[in-house]
Amino acid sequence: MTRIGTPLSPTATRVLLCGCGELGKEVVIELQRLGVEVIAVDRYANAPAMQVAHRSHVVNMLDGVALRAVIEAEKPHYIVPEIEAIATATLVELENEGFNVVPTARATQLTMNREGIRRLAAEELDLPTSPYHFADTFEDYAAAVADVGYPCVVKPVMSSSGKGQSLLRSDADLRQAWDYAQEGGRAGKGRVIVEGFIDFEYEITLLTVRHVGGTTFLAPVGHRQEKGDYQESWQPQAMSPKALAESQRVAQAVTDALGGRGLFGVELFVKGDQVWFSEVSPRPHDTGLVTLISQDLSQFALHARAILGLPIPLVRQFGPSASAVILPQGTSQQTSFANLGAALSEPDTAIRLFGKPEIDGQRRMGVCLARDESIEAARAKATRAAQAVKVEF
Ligand SMILES: Nc1ncnc2c1ncn2[C@@H]1O[C@H](COP(=O)(O)OP(=O)(O)OP(=O)(O)O)[C@@H](O)[C@H]1O
Ligand SMILES: NCC(=O)N[C@@H]1O[C@H](COP(=O)([O-])[O-])[C@@H](O)[C@H]1O
Ligand SMILES: [Mg+2]
Repeated sequence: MTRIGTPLSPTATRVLLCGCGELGKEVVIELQRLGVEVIAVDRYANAPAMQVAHRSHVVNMLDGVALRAVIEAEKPHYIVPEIEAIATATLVELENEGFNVVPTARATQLTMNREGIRRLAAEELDLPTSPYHFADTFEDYAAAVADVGYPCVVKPVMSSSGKGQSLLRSDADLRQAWDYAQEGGRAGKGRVIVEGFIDFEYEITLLTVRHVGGTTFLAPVGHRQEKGDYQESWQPQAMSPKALAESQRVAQAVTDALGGRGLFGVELFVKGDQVWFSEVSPRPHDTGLVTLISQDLSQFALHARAILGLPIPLVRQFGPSASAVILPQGTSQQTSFANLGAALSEPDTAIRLFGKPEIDGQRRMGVCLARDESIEAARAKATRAAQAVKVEF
């Protein structure tokens, strides 16, 4: 039975969010709507979710001692990881000491490192994945590439949003891809995964909620990535009944193995009726931003309900919808966004500006959302809106 107290009083239900980007910001807004007291933690000040939380702390979340200190001081009822780069061994210890980590500390630990989740999915659960090898040295990596064959994909075992990822087509790409993977890993130099390239027809995120009443699959989200980073997403992605059933089987197996309560983003490649597991986020997914316009309960609202043990009797999908990113390149601490009137001039459009305090290079700063009669029309409308936004540095 869920009881929610008064924020900032002794009865408060406290959630501590580790990671405060655009995804966490929407989770915080949903928790605030339910009267939860929210403490936001990230590595830099004024992060998006900090701007809507009750209070915040700037902490290096890869530093287990620092992370433990803030959690022990705040005594949250729920610890909600929002990014992968966290001292997950400390989360495991805290969970053993009685803290509640969402969905589970083991899930955050397995998904922080591509090796953990890949071995679980392919070797323990026997789910279909691309062929793969792990390598620590250039020599082992070259041998792995020779074994997997071209084209193949190399990624640091610890990275996200495509950082450090390359597609290799021939031996000529070997050195550069290795160097980029060594630079792009969030924990610095280290191990890489070499994956066989899957020549998929389309890829989806199957948003899956583990909640008090069981497991709910949302309508599949299709998406388009460039250099491993999401550009646009749409819902629902049309799929054959067999491919959908297989996707749900894979998502059920992997989310059951990770356990706990919360929303997961299960990334899958699809060709005909064939489905390959790619990876999973034990938290809301960037491509799932489309649910801010496509459903009555967004992935963020569903995460909040699942965490708090509230029921999810039905998720209503409103029809063909899309998201398109605002992904400028520049350097500024006072970015502004103009021409918003034009961006929002069409019916059934919306925008989220994340409020990130700084840009230095390319950074996702916002997203445009649209609904229409068809997926094609919704995608075109969301992209028109995103392109209309003029970013000034
Ligand atoms: N083995 C593969 N075969 C074909 N395409 C791939 C493969 N691996 C990755 N990709 C492409 O690159 C994209 C990003 O890969 P992946 O999800 O592993 O990276 P990531 O850094 O974890 O990104 P994110 O954090 O956004 O999920 C995939 O969505 C897909 O489009
Ligand atoms: N693919 C994972 C993803 O999209 N995560 C989202 O991006 C933020 C980091 O953004 P930043 O790199 O601009 O700080 C994270 O905090 C999360 O909201
Ligand atoms: Mg991914």
